[in-house]
Parts: sequence; structure tokens; C-alpha cells
Amino acid sequence: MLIVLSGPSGVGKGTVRQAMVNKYGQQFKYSISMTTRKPRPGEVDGVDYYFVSKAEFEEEIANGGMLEYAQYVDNYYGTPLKYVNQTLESGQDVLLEIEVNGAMQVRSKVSDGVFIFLAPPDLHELQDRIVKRGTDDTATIKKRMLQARQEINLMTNYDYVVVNDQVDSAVNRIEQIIASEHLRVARVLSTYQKMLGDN
Ligand SMILES: Nc1ncnc2c1ncn2[C@@H]1O[C@H](COP(=O)(O)OP(=O)(O)OP(=O)(O)O)[C@@H](O)[C@H]1O
Ligand SMILES: Nc1nc2c(ncn2[C@@H]2O[C@H](COP(=O)(O)O)[C@@H](O)[C@H]2O)c(=O)[nH]1
Repeated sequence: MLIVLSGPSGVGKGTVRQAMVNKYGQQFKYSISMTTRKPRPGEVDGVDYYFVSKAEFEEEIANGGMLEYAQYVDNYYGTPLKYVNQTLESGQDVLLEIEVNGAMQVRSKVSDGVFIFLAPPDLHELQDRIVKRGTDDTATIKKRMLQARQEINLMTNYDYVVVNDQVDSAVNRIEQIIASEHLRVARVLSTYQKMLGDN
């Protein structure tokens, strides 16, 4: 199953994803994105992102190597297709943590993905989180907040909305969503298998 965790910058996607990895990381694989953004202090190439130049990113697009990509606040971000395909083919769930434009591209390509929008309790709290994270200058924070307003308007295009009020509760809700989606898929499969067996 392809699980897409999306939502505005600063809502806590990375924090929630890390908590999910710590709690039940053996049950899914996280797809590392490619970006032209410069690494923040502490970020490691091949762990947090694949950090590449604009030319390298555009070459990857031209070669059809991206499942999706978007230009977000002056940089490219995208999901390498090969890893996602190989992992899904091996029978494992894949988790993408991406912004809304990219999520909508994936939605149009992968109809049976599970699309979860992580929402902030409110916009003040969202801005507070970005400011307190201390990774962006004032101009970038302004651009991210403008983008966030547009992204929040698109939350109705998702299968589920989870409010990240407390990290633990958000993780529990996402865990329940994934478990119930697995059950649903298993039920559909068993119905088809029965139908095929009957014929
Ligand atoms: N439930 C929460 N309550 C309070 N603070 C939180 C919560 N979740 C995350 N944070 C804090 O908010 C800040 C932003 O979180 P994080 O970097 O995970 O967001 P993000 O959505 O991944 O951002 P981006 O999309 O820009 O990478 C971090 O400082 C994090 O510690
Ligand atoms: N469309 C995609 N968006 C992505 C991807 N990887 C990360 N992101 C999103 O970009 C913004 C900014 O990230 P930051 O690390 O600079 O704060 C944020 O919303 C990320 O979720 C991707 O592969 N595709």
C-alpha cells in the first residue's frame, strides 16, 4: 500500500513520521525525497533527503525518474519512482511525506493509495511551530505560511484528515487508519478470490 502523508510545512509531518518509524518502522518503508534545497544543520544526504543541484533534478525529471515533483518556495522537491515501485513490488508499504501539489499528482496516478492530510490545530500554532523550529528566515516563513493557506483549502481532496495536536495521538490515529485500510484491502481481495473460486 502507498501511504501519502501530506500537509503544510511545519505542521509536524517529519516529527510524526519519525515517531511512526520509532513505534512500528518495520511495517513500512519511508521513501527519501530528492530536493534542490540546501541541507539544514544536522541534515544528512541520503537520510533526510537526496540533496542535488537544479540541473541534476531536472535531468531526473527528463528521464522520467520522478513519481511526482513540485516547486515549493524556490526549490524542487520530488519522489524518486524506482524506490517506490521496487518496494511496493516486494510487498511492503511505502510512506511518502510530501506537500499538497505532489500528493495530488500521486493521487492521479495511484488510485488505491491512502491519502492523509495532517492539519494544524490552527494557523497561529502552525506559524509558531515554524518559527520555533528555527530553520527558516522571516521571508521564507512568510512564503511557507502563504502556501499553507492554499494547502489547507485542499484538504477535502484527501481520504483522511488528522489534526496534529499531540504527536502521540496523531501517530495512533494514523496507525488505526493504516490498519483499517489493510483490513479493507484484505476483504476486497478475499471477495474476489471467493468469486473466482466459485466460477
Ligand atoms: N504536535 C506537536 N505539538 C507541538 N509541536 C510540534 C508538534 N508536532 C511537531 N511539532 C514541532 O513543530 C516543528 C515543525 O515540525 P516538523 O519539522 O516535523 O514539520 P514538517 O511538517 O515536517 O515541516 P516541513 O514540511 O517544513 O518539513 C518542529 O519544531 C516540531 O518539533
Ligand atoms: N511534492 C513533494 N514535496 C515534498 C517532498 N519532500 C518533501 N516535500 C515537502 O516540501 C515542503 C518543504 O520541505 P522542507 O524540508 O524544506 O521543510 C514540505 O511540505 C515537505 O513535506 C517530495 O518528495 N515531493
